[in-house]
Amino acid sequence: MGFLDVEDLKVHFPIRGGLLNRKIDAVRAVDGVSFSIEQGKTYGLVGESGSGKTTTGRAVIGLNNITAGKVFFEGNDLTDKKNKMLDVRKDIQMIFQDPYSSLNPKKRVIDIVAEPLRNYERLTKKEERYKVAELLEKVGLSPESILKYPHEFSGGQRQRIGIARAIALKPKLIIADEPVSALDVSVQAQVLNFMKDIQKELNLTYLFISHDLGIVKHMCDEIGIMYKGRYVEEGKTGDIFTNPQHIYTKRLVAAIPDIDPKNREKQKQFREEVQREYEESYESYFNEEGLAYGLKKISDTHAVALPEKG
Ligand SMILES: Nc1ncnc2c1ncn2[C@@H]1O[C@H](COP(=O)(O)OP(=O)(O)OP(=O)(O)O)[C@@H](O)[C@H]1O
Repeated sequence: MGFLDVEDLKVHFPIRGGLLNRKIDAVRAVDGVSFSIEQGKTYGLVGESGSGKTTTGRAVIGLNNITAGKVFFEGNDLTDKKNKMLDVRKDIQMIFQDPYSSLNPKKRVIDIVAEPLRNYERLTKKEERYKVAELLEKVGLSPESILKYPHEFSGGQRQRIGIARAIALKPKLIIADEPVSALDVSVQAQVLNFMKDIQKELNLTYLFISHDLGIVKHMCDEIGIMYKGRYVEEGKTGDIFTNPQHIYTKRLVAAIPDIDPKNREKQKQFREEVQREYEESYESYFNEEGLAYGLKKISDTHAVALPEKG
């Protein structure tokens, strides 16, 4: 059993209708997703908007009800109601996409960062102030910031406040949902590198959600690629980028712009080849509903959704 094991996770949202507002169908936001993360590593969930990444992350931390499947954290089954009392919420924290809306604008930084501490630790006012100042220093903000409000900070600084709040309880796992996509490109690298630094320092494990393959390449050890609630491919980051197997992954990889002008012609050719393959062999990758087939292992570290031969 690993550090975090997600087994055949399904999260379906009911669609209601008719006179009695009964369930008439369901959005299969996550439809049979499995992955494992080793402690201290970064695992990326990638896919276009609506593929089910956020729903997966929220289900792991208990913010979405699970329709089926299991989530084990350090061997504890988080989906077992008897385990509701386990103090794992303390060990798993989330960083949200938008630092502008995820921090309460009416609260001072001290109240934002101290919120998790107030829920779990009984500190005196003095101890709390000291702890928050220490956390702010850790994320590169001046301890004098504690009395300021979120609007007094830039986007990158606000995300650092969100990170200070997330690490306040010394969590083991952080679910980072598009942590830099609301930030200017110039600030994105700073925040990402900072996340890598504190990962080493605090031995954090990340479940890193992003639609940006370039960022995922920079951050993640392994990645899972989602399409319409299912995995199309999973593997070590290097393998996925050098040897993508599924046509959806190939299209994502082909779409990453190459900044080196020397590679532009090569990349254009690759893009055309991928597009041809997509048009010619769509049905070997997707079923009649346009959903990916089940994942099959092609090596110990790489699995892809292709139909079984024959
Ligand atoms: N509470 C909900 N009720 C109904 N449908 C939902 C709910 N939350 C998400 N969905 C649907 O589930 C699907 C997956 O959404 P999700 O937000 O997980 O995707 P995503 O890959 O994270 O995309 P994005 O990057 O846009 O957030 C979408 O079709 C979405 O509309």
